[in-house]
Parts: sequence; structure tokens; C-alpha cells
Amino acid sequence: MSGLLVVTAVPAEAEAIRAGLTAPDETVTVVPVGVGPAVAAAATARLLALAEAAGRPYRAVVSAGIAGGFAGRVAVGGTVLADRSVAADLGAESPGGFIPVEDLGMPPELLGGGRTVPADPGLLAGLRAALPGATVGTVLTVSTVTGTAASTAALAERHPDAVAEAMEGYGVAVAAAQAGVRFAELRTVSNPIGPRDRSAWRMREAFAALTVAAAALH
Ligand SMILES: O=C(O)c1cccc(C(=O)CC[C@H]2O[C@@H](n3cnc4c(=O)[nH]cnc43)[C@H](O)[C@@H]2O)c1
Repeated sequence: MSGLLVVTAVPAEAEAIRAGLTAPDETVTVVPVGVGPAVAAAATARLLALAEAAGRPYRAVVSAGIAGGFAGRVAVGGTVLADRSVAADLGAESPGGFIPVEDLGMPPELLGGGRTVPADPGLLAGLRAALPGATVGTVLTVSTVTGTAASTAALAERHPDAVAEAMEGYGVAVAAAQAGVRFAELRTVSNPIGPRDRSAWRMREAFAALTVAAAALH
């Protein structure tokens, strides 16, 4: 059994995490796999399968990186642990509003585990203990960064337990579930979710928080 796999979207996130690791070398492998749920899922599945085929399966996988935070639920610069990762836009639009994929009448076997994947309880408990200041809640996975007041309000209303949104967690979670590997999601908040305003993004603060949080990864 090999160590922990940490997948980020971009190299800057991976570097921020590597800078804060305290675990012995080779215990934690950090790989930037790309932006969005599809590339994150495909690349994670490949990494897990290659490790398994080599006789050194990963014992767990963590989706980590920066995220948008829901105002009033988590501060910019804060750290978030997902108790579940949810594909927020997997479903259908209708004049009456968004319909989750589970409610579209498809056979359950076509939906995999559905659009919600819970974090592994043991993995989450260990991360919570190591990061007592982290906000714990639902982390949404979206394919489009939320960028209007109306879509922010709709998302917050549909997901009262959501604290943050990012673009990879659900994809990584599905890859982990299909490989039978434990999963968790760790995020630091670079921006408030809301009307698109790049001047409100605090990337440096979020990367610094990722470096601090990385000490929990072992
Ligand atoms: O809007 C831009 O011009 C822009 C330029 C560079 C990067 C971006 C991103 O949206 C980065 C997405 C990346 O970071 C995560 N992330 C961070 N904040 C959010 C958010 O509010 N909503 C969704 N994802 C976010 C995400 O996981 C991606 O990996 C934009």
C-alpha cells in the first residue's frame, strides 16, 4: 500500500501544498491534474489505476485547492473541509427551476452514486482534528464559476449547507469511489462567490492557507 494522493487543479496549488507538507517524503504524492470535474476525474482514475496495477495502491485521495466561499458561511482566506462533495449543476433546468439528476426519472444504476459523494468519515475526522479552525460543510462542484447575484442566491438557497464551490471535487470523488479508495476534499477560499469581480480574489492568501493546511495531509 502506498501513501496519500493529493490532486489539485493547477501547479500553483500543488506547489503551495508541497511547501507545507510535514509528512516524510513519498508518504504524500501531490499531482496537478487540470481544471474542471471531467479532467480531474479522468486523471485521478488513471493515477489510481496505475498505482493499483503496480501493486502500490493509494490508501486515500484528497481533492485540494482554492475555492469560492459563500459569504457569511466562510471567510476569504479560510479553510474548508467538505463533509460531502456535490455536483451542483448535474441535472436539468426548467421554467420552475433546477431539477437534480436524481429527480429526472433515470434508472438509479445510471447515476453511479448520485450527485452527492460523502467524505470518508475516518479521513474527514483526521483532517478535522488537525485543522480545528476549518469550516466543515458541503462543497459544491460546478463547471462554470458562479458569477451573478441571481445564480449565487439560487445556489445558496438550493444548498443551505454549502460553504464553498470549486470545480474538481465531485470528479475526484467519483474516481475514488469507483476505485474503492477513501476520499476527502480540502479547500482554502480565494474569493467570495458572487458577481464576477476579479479584484476581490485573494489568491496569495488562499495559497498561503493551503500551505498551512498541508501539514494535515499525511
Ligand atoms: O475569471 C477569471 O478570469 C479566472 C482567471 C483565473 C482562474 C479562474 C478560476 O476560476 C480558477 C478556477 C479554479 O479555482 C477553483 N476556484 C476558485 N474559486 C472558485 C469559484 O468561485 N468557483 C469555482 N471554482 C473556483 C476551481 O476549483 C478551479 O480549479 C478564473
